[in-house]
Amino acid sequence: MKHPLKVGFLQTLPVFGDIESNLKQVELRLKTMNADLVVLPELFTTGYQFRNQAEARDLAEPIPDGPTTQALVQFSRQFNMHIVAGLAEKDGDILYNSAVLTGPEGYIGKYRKAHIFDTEKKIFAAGNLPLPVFDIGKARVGIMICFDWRFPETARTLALKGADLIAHPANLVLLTCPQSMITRCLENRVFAVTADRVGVEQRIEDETLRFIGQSQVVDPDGRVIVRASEDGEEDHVVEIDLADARNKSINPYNDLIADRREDLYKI
Ligand SMILES: NC(=O)CCCC(N)=O
Repeated sequence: MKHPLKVGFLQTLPVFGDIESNLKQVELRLKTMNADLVVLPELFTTGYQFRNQAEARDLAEPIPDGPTTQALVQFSRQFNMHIVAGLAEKDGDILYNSAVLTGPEGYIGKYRKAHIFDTEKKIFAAGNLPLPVFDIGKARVGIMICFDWRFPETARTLALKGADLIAHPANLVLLTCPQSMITRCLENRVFAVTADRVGVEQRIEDETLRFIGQSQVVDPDGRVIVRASEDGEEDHVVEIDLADARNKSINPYNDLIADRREDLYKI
């Protein structure tokens, strides 16, 4: 039985700190997309390179009452789509590098990046929420954010929790992620939608960040269905069949989940 889903990503070039403009640009592009689920990059409305925690706090927002999440709810309703997007979250005095899921029915849930990368540790607290899988009816959507990919337990946990597809907002600066996500999909037989940004940020002396783009959709056989360029603002939508992810067999004798040897996976 087929389980079709139209999934897409926006590859963006945000203007640092200009939440309103970044939201407007995304709205104009989402309007043109015929998709069930669209993934937006990490920190898509603020940009990435905060000079200090005070600057990040000024730009971070409560979830779900802040303007970015409320705008995403409105976009989901207006364009009849689910959206996963990354944003800076403020919860009292604590800042998280978070992602939200919204749909035509409104705000659905959030995730806080568990594996904080490099100098992000000066800004954000490590996430304190479970690795999430949301059932949106047509699909079971797991969420991880950027550097979470480097820890194989993340994708594996989402797959074991029943994710058909991993929505992966990112701000990639290391070249290794796009090819590595092929393995994450192969070893778990899931789809992954990585939405990255492009451009350069050099707001901190002696720290120039070049974002690698290459947003992509990868299937459970490790095939790259579509990969964006390294430097373009691009929107892509592809139709996938989630039945490919729900079938964990790779031949009549091997089932990727049933064959796991948890009795041996002990340290
Ligand atoms: N924003 C990030 O978590 C970057 C992680 C390193 C990478 N994969 O580029």
